[in-house]
Amino acid sequence: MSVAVLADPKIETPVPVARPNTVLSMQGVCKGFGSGVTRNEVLTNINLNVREGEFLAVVGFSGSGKSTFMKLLAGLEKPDSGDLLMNGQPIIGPDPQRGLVFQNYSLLPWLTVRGNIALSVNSVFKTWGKGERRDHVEKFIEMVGLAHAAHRRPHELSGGMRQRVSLARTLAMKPKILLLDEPLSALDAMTRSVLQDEILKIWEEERQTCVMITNDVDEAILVADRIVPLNPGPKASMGPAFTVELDRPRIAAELNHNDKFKGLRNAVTNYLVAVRQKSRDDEAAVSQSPQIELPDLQPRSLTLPRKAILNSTT
Ligand SMILES: Nc1ncnc2c1ncn2[C@@H]1O[C@H](COP(=O)(O)OP(=O)(O)OP(=O)(O)O)[C@@H](O)[C@H]1O
Repeated sequence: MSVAVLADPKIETPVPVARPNTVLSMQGVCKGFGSGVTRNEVLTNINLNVREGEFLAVVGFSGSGKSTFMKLLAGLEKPDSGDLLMNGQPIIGPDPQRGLVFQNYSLLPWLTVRGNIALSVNSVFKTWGKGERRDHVEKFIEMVGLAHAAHRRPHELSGGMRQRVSLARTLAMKPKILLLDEPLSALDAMTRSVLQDEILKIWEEERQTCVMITNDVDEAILVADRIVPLNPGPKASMGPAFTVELDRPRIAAELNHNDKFKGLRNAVTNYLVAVRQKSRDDEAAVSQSPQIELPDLQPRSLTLPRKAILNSTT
């Protein structure tokens, strides 16, 4: 596939040195699973600084290690080597300051929309009065447009509604950093576009630092200040960062006619297509090179009776 680059988007190489306003920092981070011959090196030498208030999108192909990357940031996985810091302090486990929204909503099935959100609010804001907590829960139910469904349980909701509850539940905990792991990937195009607008609106109001994983380049350009590709694994590494120089607020329908948008989309897509091709070529080269020498054996006919095979001398 060849795609013309219409504009010349600014490309910057990842800077391994943390800047003063860096809130999240990964320096030389490596992560793999298993041991011995079954060892799978997933991420290699990941260097990334996320600035305060920045919306960063990480794009990559399926299986490249995006969720592993996000679990490291969330503190759900530990790096094998390298430094993983939040405000200069090592990330050693999950923390309500880093709120994670998964692609599968993980709501408690026996609680209503209100109950699911209240559970998180009550666990984080223990010192608040009952009324204050209740108002806070209602504010976030309203924010994601679910006031009419606040009494329903997850099985009575559509996929898009469940995803909203999941988003509201995380936002209501007021995390300093919002980690979104493909939060919209399971949704249809219409619902996805509505929720993209909602995430953007909330982010523009709150200006939390936000890291979002997505496999959709258009979505990344719509929401992000910077886009960082995750090169295909195994041993996935970070590609060069693409700065999104588009004014906000951004309207998805208008962006399609914007030359800067089209140029950036082509540049990111071209990059991803090129690294995937290289990865496939590398894989093919490895599989073509003879690694195992097979013994020189003659096959025996299985049509012979069993006894004949056993007595055969050839
Ligand atoms: N806990 C684990 N134990 C062993 N292997 C794992 C574990 N978690 C992830 N992996 C492996 O790491 C690789 C990357 O997985 P990961 O889920 O991070 O990719 P991804 O880019 O998020 O994929 P997708 O887009 O399909 O969700 C895969 O080969 C997966 O099998």
